[in-house]
Amino acid sequence: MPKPLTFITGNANKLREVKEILEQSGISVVSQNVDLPELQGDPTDISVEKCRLASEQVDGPVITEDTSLCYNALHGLPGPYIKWFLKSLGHEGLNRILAGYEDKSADAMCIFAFCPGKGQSVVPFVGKCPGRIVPARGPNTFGWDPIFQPDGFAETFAEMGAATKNRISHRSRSLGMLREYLQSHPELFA
Ligand SMILES: O=P(O)(O)OP(=O)(O)OP(=O)(O)OC[C@H]1O[C@@H](n2cnc3c(O)ncnc32)[C@H](O)[C@@H]1O
Ligand SMILES: [Mg+2]
Repeated sequence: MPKPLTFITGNANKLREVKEILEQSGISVVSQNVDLPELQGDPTDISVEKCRLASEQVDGPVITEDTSLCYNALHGLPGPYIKWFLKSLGHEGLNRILAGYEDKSADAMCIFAFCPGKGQSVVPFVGKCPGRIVPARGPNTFGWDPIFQPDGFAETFAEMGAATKNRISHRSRSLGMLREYLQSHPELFA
């Protein structure tokens, strides 16, 4: 049996989706809530540094995750700052900041980062789901799900079932890459 991966997050919804997705492939996940500082700047740099800090606090292989919502009209912003934009502006404000732009398209982006142990290098996995920002529809359960409608679907993330979201989401794409990496490097968490 491989060791469980420790997922450092304070977000219960993220943890639920990660367990739903990874446990299908027999990878077990335990979680720990360590409040880690998050750098500012490029989303991949933020993720790698966050995971490095996490690896110093946990014994064994660790994963962290960062989610960004990148508006194309705003050249990728709010991006990694979406948590604070959502908190301050709400769903309505997140629509209103696009009022001056025709282009409502956005990428949901998730970056898992994996570190096999203290002092070892961190590997990031970038998963994207293209879509657009719409007025809120569906249950207000998880973050900005009600205002994100993925391309090719008539429903927002909040309106679609968990199974559909998990099949196409930014998070499942990033986790797919992480899973392949772990399966081809079993020695890293054996
Ligand atoms: O402890 P960590 O893992 O950092 O959890 P967090 O809640 O601080 O999360 P982030 O720093 O990645 O900030 C991302 C923001 O986007 C929200 N979010 C993340 N994934 C989402 C998803 O799949 N759908 C909707 N909202 C999401 C989340 O609730 C935050 O407000
Ligand atoms: Mg966070």
